[in-house]
Amino acid sequence: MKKAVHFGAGNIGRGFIGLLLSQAGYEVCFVDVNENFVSQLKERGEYPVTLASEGQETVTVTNVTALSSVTQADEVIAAIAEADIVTTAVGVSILKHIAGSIAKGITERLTVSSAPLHVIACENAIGGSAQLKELVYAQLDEESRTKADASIAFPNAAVDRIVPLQQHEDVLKVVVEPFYEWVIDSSQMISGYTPIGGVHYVENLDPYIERKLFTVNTGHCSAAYLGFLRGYETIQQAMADEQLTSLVREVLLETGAVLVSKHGFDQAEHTKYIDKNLERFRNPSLTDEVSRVGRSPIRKLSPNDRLVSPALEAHERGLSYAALTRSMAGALLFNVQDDPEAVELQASIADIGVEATVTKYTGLAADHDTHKSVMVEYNKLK
Ligand SMILES: NC(=O)C1=CN([C@@H]2O[C@H](COP(=O)(O)OP(=O)(O)OC[C@H]3O[C@@H](n4cnc5c(N)ncnc54)[C@H](O)[C@@H]3O)[C@@H](O)[C@H]2O)C=CC1
Ligand SMILES: O=P(O)(O)OC[C@H]1O[C@](O)(CO)[C@@H](O)[C@@H]1O
Repeated sequence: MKKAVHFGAGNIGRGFIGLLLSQAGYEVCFVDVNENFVSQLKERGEYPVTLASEGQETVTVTNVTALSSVTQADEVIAAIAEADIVTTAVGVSILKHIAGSIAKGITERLTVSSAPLHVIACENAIGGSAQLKELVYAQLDEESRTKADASIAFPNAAVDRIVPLQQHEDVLKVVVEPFYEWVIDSSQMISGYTPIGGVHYVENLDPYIERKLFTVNTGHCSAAYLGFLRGYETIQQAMADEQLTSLVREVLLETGAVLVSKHGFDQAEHTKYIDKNLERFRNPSLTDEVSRVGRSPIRKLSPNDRLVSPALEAHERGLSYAALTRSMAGALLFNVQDDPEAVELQASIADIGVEATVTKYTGLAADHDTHKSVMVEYNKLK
């Protein structure tokens, strides 16, 4: 049986990537720091995934096992050495913590095999696999790098499935929305690969990852930040608020204008894509916490993420970005006590003020029009 090693047995790991890999015939070896997930996955060898729709159908993901990132480092290295694919869903900021074991696994693999290996970061980030490759290569010696160039590929990917925080008796159970989209850059794959069922392989990933990140993620975090300010706990409550929904739509019309101008998407098609995603956010069969969707506001305010990047693209194209800066202002007011990045952001505002904090985390200079717009929106929301 083909072997997959997947880092991150969390919501996306179990609810999406692990499910598709298992259904494609792989034995899936999860690697996680969460000992509860690891022991249960190893012991049971399977877990349930329930689709959040009327039918509430449940599938059982089989042929799974797990290793602990913490106590089984050597076994993880050995698993990578004999893997047919390595995937991750740990959070883009966590990639630096797993790069070492992937580098060691690749080094060991290259001494015994020249079989091709795809390493695919399934994270909400532009160029996630390229970022992982850089982190891994930095830990390979010259000889291994040369060998890796011939048989190890790091194709970028876009992953989309809303998987909220889970609270079930069974810690392995995951409730997910029916929709999913996993797009992989086929131009970065090693020829002769066996496609994974359910995955879209596209020659140029950029339009897809930007359309997804600047529509699904931008809209979602906007709903979370505006919802937080109105005291809503869940996205479902926020999206039931007509006025809030129209503000979220305004943001997606701005990113839509950028995507149509930059990638040539058909306007009518894109409007349908926007409406479909607003429906996905509403999904009454899910309970999606505002705190999850808005989590890590520093990451979400960073220059290449879902708010600043499209706003700068809009600015360059002479397109509107006021609603995007309103969402950035919302992130600056996302004062969630158990979110370390939210705490750091509030501390920065208290320490160096809002203007300097905006520049510090978004990279927008105080004299840049977008920075000024953030301040206007911040003072309005405050
Ligand atoms: N939840 C969602 O709706 C979606 C999430 N994503 C992306 O998927 C990635 C994972 O997100 P979620 O599954 O929601 O998060 P999660 O928190 O449910 O899962 C992350 C998992 O990584 C594990 N982990 C942390 N450090 C680790 C390490 N050093 N080694 C091994 N495992 C480690 C955690 O224990 C956790 O089980 C993120 O990049 C996220 O942006 C993408 C699309 C949808
Ligand atoms: O995982 P992140 O980037 O913190 O944000 C969660 C995002 O993942 C999503 O499923 C969209 O990919 C939504 O849940 C949300 O926009």
